[in-house]
Amino acid sequence: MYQIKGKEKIFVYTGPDGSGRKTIAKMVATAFDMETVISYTTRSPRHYEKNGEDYHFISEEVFKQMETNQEFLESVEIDGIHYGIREQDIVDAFKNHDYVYLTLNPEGTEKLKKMYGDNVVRIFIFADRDTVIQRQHDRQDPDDAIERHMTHYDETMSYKTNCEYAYENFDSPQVAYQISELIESFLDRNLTVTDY
Ligand SMILES: Nc1nc2c(ncn2[C@@H]2O[C@H](COP(=O)(O)OP(=O)(O)O)[C@@H](O)[C@H]2O)c(=O)[nH]1
Ligand SMILES: Nc1ncnc2c1ncn2[C@@H]1O[C@H](COP(=O)(O)OP(=O)(O)O)[C@@H](O)[C@H]1O
Repeated sequence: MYQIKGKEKIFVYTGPDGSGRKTIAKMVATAFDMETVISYTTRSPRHYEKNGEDYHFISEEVFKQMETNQEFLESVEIDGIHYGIREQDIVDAFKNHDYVYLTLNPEGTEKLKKMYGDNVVRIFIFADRDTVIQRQHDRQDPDDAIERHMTHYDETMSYKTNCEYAYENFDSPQVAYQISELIESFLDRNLTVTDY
């Protein structure tokens, strides 16, 4: 397991599918020297997704092989689809950045929290049921995927109170601004710790 160093932080965006986690995460990251790590998945890409940009799309066989080689820092199976974060990608991201961000489901978020404690900051992004359904339609998710996602809505929402921070995503620039202020506060804390 990667040994996280003092000021390194993993910001994990979690919450219901379609709530706007990736949108917000990208908006926030433009203002900071922070990088994301793309997951590997066994599902097929949607027409709006690109290999290496949204996910690394791989076969079941390759995923299994990577699991056998213990390449994943964290991996989950959701509705028969495998997702995982490759440990070496995290190592590489931390070579040039102190802050890395991920978008994970609550199960994966919890695993990372248990591994890295205070170095993992959980940011829960949410919206009401009708809004997340509408946004998934807007994103052109297939109906069966939307249905599948919504079966996890209530359980996912129950993870909100476990997270360090939670934001309802109604006005995305406003939420991105609030999270940027939050990340600023972590940068300030680092300065006070190291600048003496
Ligand atoms: N734990 C974990 N969750 C992931 C990983 N990659 C993606 N996810 C989450 O898995 C869920 C489903 O992924 P998504 O591609 O959005 O939708 P789906 O494949 O259509 O169900 C979302 O909540 C993602 O944030 C990963 O590597 N680990
Ligand atoms: N505040 C918002 N208002 C309206 N649409 C939004 C807002 N935030 C995100 N979206 C849109 O909703 C869809 C889902 O957002 P996305 O970031 O892909 O969600 P998640 O990563 O949580 O599954 C996308 O089409 C995105 O452009």
